Amino acid sequence: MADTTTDPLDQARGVWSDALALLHQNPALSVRDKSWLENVFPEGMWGPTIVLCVPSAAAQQTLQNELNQPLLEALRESAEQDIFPAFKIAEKKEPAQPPVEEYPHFTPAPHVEETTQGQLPIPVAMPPERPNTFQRGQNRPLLDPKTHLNKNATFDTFVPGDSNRFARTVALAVAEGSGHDFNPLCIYGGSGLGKTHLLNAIGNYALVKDPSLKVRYVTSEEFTNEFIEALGDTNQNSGQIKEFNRRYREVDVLLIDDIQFLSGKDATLEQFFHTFNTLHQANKRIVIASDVPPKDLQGFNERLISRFESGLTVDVKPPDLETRIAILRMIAHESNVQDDVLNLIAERFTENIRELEGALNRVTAMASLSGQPVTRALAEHTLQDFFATDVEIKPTDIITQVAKYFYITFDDIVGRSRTKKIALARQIAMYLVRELTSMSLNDIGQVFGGKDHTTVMHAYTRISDEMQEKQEIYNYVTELTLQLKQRSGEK
Ligand SMILES: Nc1ncnc2c1ncn2[C@@H]1O[C@H](COP(=O)(O)OP(=O)(O)OP(=O)(O)O)[C@@H](O)[C@H]1O
Repeated sequence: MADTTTDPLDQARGVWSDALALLHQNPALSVRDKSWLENVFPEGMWGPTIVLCVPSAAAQQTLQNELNQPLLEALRESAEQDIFPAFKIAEKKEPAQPPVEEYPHFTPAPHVEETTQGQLPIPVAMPPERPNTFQRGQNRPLLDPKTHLNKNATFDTFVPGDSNRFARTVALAVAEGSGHDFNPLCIYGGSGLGKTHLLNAIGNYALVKDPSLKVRYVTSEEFTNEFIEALGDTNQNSGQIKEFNRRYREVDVLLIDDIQFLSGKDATLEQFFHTFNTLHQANKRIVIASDVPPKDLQGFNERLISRFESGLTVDVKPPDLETRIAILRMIAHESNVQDDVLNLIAERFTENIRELEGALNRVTAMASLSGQPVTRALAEHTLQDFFATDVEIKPTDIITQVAKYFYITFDDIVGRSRTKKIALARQIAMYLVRELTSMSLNDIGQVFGGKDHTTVMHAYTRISDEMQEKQEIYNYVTELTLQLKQRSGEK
């Protein structure tokens, strides 16, 4: 250790950053072990004691007990003397930090074995992907036409917590190209818990690291539709099938979302099986997201399930209160929303991060339109009616209600007319279906007469934004939501 400063914090930082790098390079530690090192940061160093802040009691126990030996060794090597850690449970003050700059982990030294196997050595220096600030809209979809990746869904905008830490860690390893043992990586969990976000983060990160990679994000529905389109009349269109195969079998990183929707689509499953095998045999990275673990996928044959299970399966769970608050804090960073408001929202919306975001959106929209500050009382008032019931609302009910509200027909909404009034009603209906049901973007597109998922996403983003600026849009959405909640409550 070259650091000669006497400032306790500087000294601790120097020792810890080297120790951390050593720990991440330690081949005896598993990825799960390394995940406990996330969000550990030094507070200071006094004599031979370094005070390390850890995010949870579980992290402290693991570091103290299971990882004590490697930790002591890494500290000794870094400081060139015996250093003893003391732990303190504390949160990091600044917004989510990217792991890339602080911890160059999962970047294996380009050792001989790997290069002799014909793999490219992985560059050690990583270009930072972190935006300067987190602000409203940072999580909004910004789709790349080539890769279909949402450029805003990165590891930097993904807040880690106990519910998703392991998934995030292995996702990062796959993105860095060091997760060779996790192929395929299957991420499963309930709606709105960050699976799509992680898939996109992997793709974005992999491309930052190596822009020459062919990365493709696709939902299983898009895969199905493209396959059916390519099939056409098989004889006449064999060129199209070739093109389809080329599109999918030549990728370096395939990210396939909502795989459960391939259930029962036998021809597409067969096609996917061959795509999977081709990529897997060529050591290309495959990441799959679904709502259930592979073994519970209905309508998938055993050979495909066993291939999925040959990699690594990880889950994402509903985030705990601290993580929910951290997510809200990140989204609301620039809007100066007080902690008591964030706490209120985080306490009320526990199962789905999309709903959490939606609630914050409603509150800030109400405040900006009424020219009031975002207070707890305002948040209470705004949220009391909207999310009071848990009744299921059908997308067709939403379309019917919106049509009635705007004095147009159901067919107008699911049709193609672009007149101003119909286009607005359609976008509001799409927004409401996205917010009040757990349907995927693709499914919503289907209900609206086979529209593309990007159209749905665009509608959702536009209405969310306009609610912040235009009183009338806010009122439409508010009134319609209340009507729908009341109607379904009466049923
Ligand atoms: N840990 C997190 N940090 C920040 N934002 C998150 C996190 N997890 C999820 N989100 C955000 O929550 C929203 C929903 O997440 P996402 O779409 O990835 O969920 P999902 O699990 O794929 O849901 P579904 O199964 O319904 O498609 C997105 O806006 C996403 O960016």
